[in-house]
This record gives sequence, structure tokens and C-alpha cells, in this order.
Amino acid sequence: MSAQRILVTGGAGYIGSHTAKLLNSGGIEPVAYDNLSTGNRSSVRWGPFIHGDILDTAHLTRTITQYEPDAVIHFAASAYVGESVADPSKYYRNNVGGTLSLLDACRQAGLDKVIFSSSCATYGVPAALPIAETTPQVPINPYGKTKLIAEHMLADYAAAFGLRYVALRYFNACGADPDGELGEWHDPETHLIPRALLAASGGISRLEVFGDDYKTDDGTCVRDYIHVCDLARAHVLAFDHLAKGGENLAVNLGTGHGSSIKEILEAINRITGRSVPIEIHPRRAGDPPALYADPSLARTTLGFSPEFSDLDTIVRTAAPFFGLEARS
Ligand SMILES: NC(=O)c1ccc[n+]([C@@H]2O[C@H](COP(=O)([O-])OP(=O)(O)OC[C@H]3O[C@@H](n4cnc5c(N)ncnc54)[C@H](O)[C@@H]3O)[C@@H](O)[C@H]2O)c1
Ligand SMILES: O=c1ccn([C@@H]2O[C@H](COP(=O)(O)OP(=O)(O)O[C@H]3O[C@H](CO)[C@H](O)[C@H](O)[C@H]3O)[C@@H](O)[C@H]2O)c(=O)[nH]1
Repeated sequence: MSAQRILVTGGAGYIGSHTAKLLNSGGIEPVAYDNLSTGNRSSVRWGPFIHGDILDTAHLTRTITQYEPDAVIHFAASAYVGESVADPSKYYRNNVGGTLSLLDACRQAGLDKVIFSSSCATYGVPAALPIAETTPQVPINPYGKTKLIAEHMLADYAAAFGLRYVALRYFNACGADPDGELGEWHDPETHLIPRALLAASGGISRLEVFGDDYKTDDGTCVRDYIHVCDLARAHVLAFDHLAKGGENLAVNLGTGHGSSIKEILEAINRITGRSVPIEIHPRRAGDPPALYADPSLARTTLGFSPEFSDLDTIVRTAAPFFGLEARS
């Protein structure tokens, strides 16, 4: 059998680069295809880099024809909830138009396996917790809507053209490569944990905490934080699943456990010895109070369970990128 290879759209980004590293360590060559709009060229180190846009169907088709990958993992997208409310055009173009372009390139070039980055944002404000895959998907912002439309596109292409897919609905990605080779590098950074670490290290004066009057145990929002290395491994398992002829799937990737913002700040203090200066701000528009997964379907279908997703490991791996030492 020839060596295995996977096209990784968004391979210069945060989750894409961690996944590329893991693929490479398992003997699968990742071919990163990225326009570097939010990704970093320096994060592509484990396979070829193609500078291209997913909206360019002809370029994608040529790339697939040239490299003959066994599957594509489709990370490339715009991924800021707030920005999607302010500029829905960008999100429908890049996330819906871009996914359509990719699926058509796959069809033209005869590539039939797609692993897709979906999101718990497709559920909106869930009626009940934990969130199972059967929970109605009623997104409350354009970002979540574009991810849901892409899931519908996958199902329709599967029915009409025999496409095979796994849609992975990530909860909150966080943490960094334990070897220190990759981290979460966004500019501007909007995610909670990197911003809290920036505040702890003096990179910003304080963390703005968006709301402390939610109906949660301590008043702050609760999220299901999953380590990026666990997410990366789930993609490898999803590829194995499709390669073995497994059925099409849409599964949650979370831990099943929710952590509040205050618990995150306590973990940072425990691991780094630094306290995070904070300022309480009003609630951020569109933030559900609590989101956490029922992770059982990913376990039974893909054999996936998180290994790195306890708060201490998350902070311990992320802290060095902000010049903070983790206490042993
Ligand atoms: N980070 C999270 O917590 C989270 C949660 C749920 C889902 N997701 C999804 O996971 C995927 C990866 O997220 P991330 O956090 O690594 O984001 P990221 O911004 O670090 O990575 C996205 C990558 O896609 C590239 N890209 C964007 N538009 C492109 C285009 N038109 N053509 C080619 N490349 C393009 C960017 O340059 C970047 O390298 C996204 O689809 C995102 O929606 C992320
Ligand atoms: O400076 C900050 C940043 C965030 N938060 C709060 O921390 C929590 C987590 O916020 P993030 O921005 O880190 O993450 P989100 O839950 O908003 O978004 C993440 O999960 C979404 C699904 O709900 C999408 O998939 C999205 O791509 C992904 O970043 C929220 O309550 C937010 O209000 C703050 O208080 N201050």
C-alpha cells in the first residue's frame, strides 16, 4: 500500500497545525493548504505547504489531483462568533462558499472522504445539558449557522454523490503542544485562556470577564474545555473510521465536564503562581450561560476519550507561550 497522505485545509492554524504534527508522527503525510489569513507559515513543519484559498476551486482540484490524498480534514474557516454577527457576509462566503468549493473540488478530483470541523455553536442555547448529538441544532449567530449549513451540505453530498464524512463538533479548544513546538497564536486573541494568560504575564493589563451574574454556580459562564492534542487525535481516529469503511457520523468532541471562568483563573493561579488581574464587564452578546457535551457517542463510535483535557494540563501546556513557568 502506498504511504498515506491527508490534505489539511487550515493546516497553518491552531488546531490544524497540531493535527498535522500528530498525523506525521503516525506516518501520515499532512499537506497543508492555507491562505494564511489567520494561520502562521512557521506552524507548517510536518509536510508540504500550499499557499491557496479554499474559495479557489480550480487550485484545490489541482492540489488534490497532484497529491492524491486519502482524505481531507477541513479546518479552514473564519471562526469568531462576534465578528460573524458584525460581518455575516465574510462568514457565509468563507465557511459556506469555501466548504462548497472544497466539496466540489473533491468531487472533481475523486476524493471521497472528508473530516469536518464543526462546532458546539451549532446548538445555540441548548434546552438541556449535557448536549447530546440529538439536541436540536438551533444556532444563535451566523458563525454557528454557517457550520450547520456545512453539515447539511455534507449529508446531501453523501446522499447524492457517495461522499463519506465525519463532522466533529468541537467544544472549546485550548492548551498547546506539550513539546512546546506549537501554540495558540491569534492576532488579535479573543479566546478566554490565552487572554487570561496574557493578563497573568502582564501582556495585557487585565482580563475582561464578560458577566458574573449568570445562573451558574459562581455566576460566570461554563464551557467544556478540550485540549487541542485530544482534538488532534480525534481527527486521526475519524480518518481510521472512514478508512475502515465506517458510517458517516456527526459527533461531539468534549469532556462532558463544564468549567467556569473562575475555575480557569484558579487553575492558572495554581499552576503558574500568578493571579490574573480581572475587571468584570457586562455579558458578551450571544454567550450561552453553560455549554458542555455528552461525549459518549465519540467514545462508542470512534473510541475517543480525552487524555490531556484536565485544567492543570491545559494550563501547564499553554503557559510557556506566555513566558510563564508551570510549577511542578
Ligand atoms: N478554536 C475553537 O475553540 C473551535 C471550536 C469549534 C470549532 N472550531 C473550528 O475549528 C477550525 C480551526 O479553528 P482554529 O481555532 O484552529 O482557527 P485558526 O484561525 O487558527 O485556523 C484556521 C486556518 O484556516 C485558514 N483559512 C481561513 N480561511 C481560509 C481560506 N479561505 N482559504 C485557506 N485557508 C483559510 C487560516 O489562515 C488559518 O490557518 C475552524 O473551522 C473553526 O471554526 C474551532
Ligand atoms: O476576554 C474574554 C474572553 C472570553 N470570555 C468568556 O469566556 C468564555 C469562553 O469564551 P471564548 O471566546 O474563549 O470561547 P467561546 O465559548 O465564545 O467560543 C468557542 O466556542 C464556540 C462554540 O460555542 C465556537 O466554536 C468558537 O469558535 C470557539 O472559539 C465565554 O463565556 C466568554 O464570554 C471572557 O470573559 N473574557
